[in-house]
Amino acid sequence: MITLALSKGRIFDETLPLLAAAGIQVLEDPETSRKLILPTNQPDVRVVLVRATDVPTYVEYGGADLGVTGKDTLIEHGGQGLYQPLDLQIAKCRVSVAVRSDFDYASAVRQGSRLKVATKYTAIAREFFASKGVHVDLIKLYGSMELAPLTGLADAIVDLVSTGKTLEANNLVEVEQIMDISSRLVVSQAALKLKQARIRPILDAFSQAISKQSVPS
Ligand SMILES: Nc1ncnc2c1ncn2[C@@H]1O[C@H](COP(=O)(O)OP(=O)(O)OP(=O)(O)O)[C@@H](O)[C@H]1O
Ligand SMILES: O=P(O)(O)OC[C@H]1O[C@H](OP(=O)(O)OP(=O)(O)O)[C@H](O)[C@@H]1O
Repeated sequence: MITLALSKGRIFDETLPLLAAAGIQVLEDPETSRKLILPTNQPDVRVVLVRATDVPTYVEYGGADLGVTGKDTLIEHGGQGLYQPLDLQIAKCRVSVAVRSDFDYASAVRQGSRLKVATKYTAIAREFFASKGVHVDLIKLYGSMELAPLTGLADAIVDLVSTGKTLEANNLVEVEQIMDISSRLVVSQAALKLKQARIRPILDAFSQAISKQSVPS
């Protein structure tokens, strides 16, 4: 049996066409089913639904053989025990620093002020501010990061930005782009050794589907 870990929402939705290219169709819709293990049209392939941040952990410890996870999540996890063969070019966004529109970030940095930064992405934020030589107090949050500067919890946030609409709706402005993000296919190193014959064709089909998508028509 091959087990693929996906999270509900954009990762699931955007992985479906790649699975289709590998001849795999998921037989139930996670938005209507309460099941966490979804069968596919391939009797030896199943999908397990986990929190986005748990995908690397499932694959690392053998709860799944493969998984699809954002580069952001992968960096925070550390990536140990995981082979990352493919950038799937899906769920594209960026990790950025944002502040209230009335906060003068540039001069705070120039003056060497200590910044309070709220984020779910503490590893990425720590590394980024350390590389700039900016002293920060990191405040770990698990969601609704945009609220932190509005309530005085933090001076800045490090969060994902795509269209910028969430920042705009909350009167925040993007002041630094830290890195571009897309999702990766991760494979457990153990599964790659033990189930090579079944996993390799799936990797090849994904890889072909991605290269077709990126060729301009
Ligand atoms: N607005 C967005 N546009 C494009 N990609 C995004 C966007 N937001 C998140 N992503 C990518 O999709 C991944 C999954 O995001 P999703 O919102 O489904 O889970 P989450 O709510 O961040 O995770 P968790 O449920 O574990 O807290 C992120 O890790 C990121 O790589
Ligand atoms: O720049 P934008 O296009 O507005 O996208 C950015 C938002 O997208 C993500 O949230 P999402 O909508 O996935 O909600 P959730 O992660 O809080 O569930 C992310 O946490 C940002 O808040």
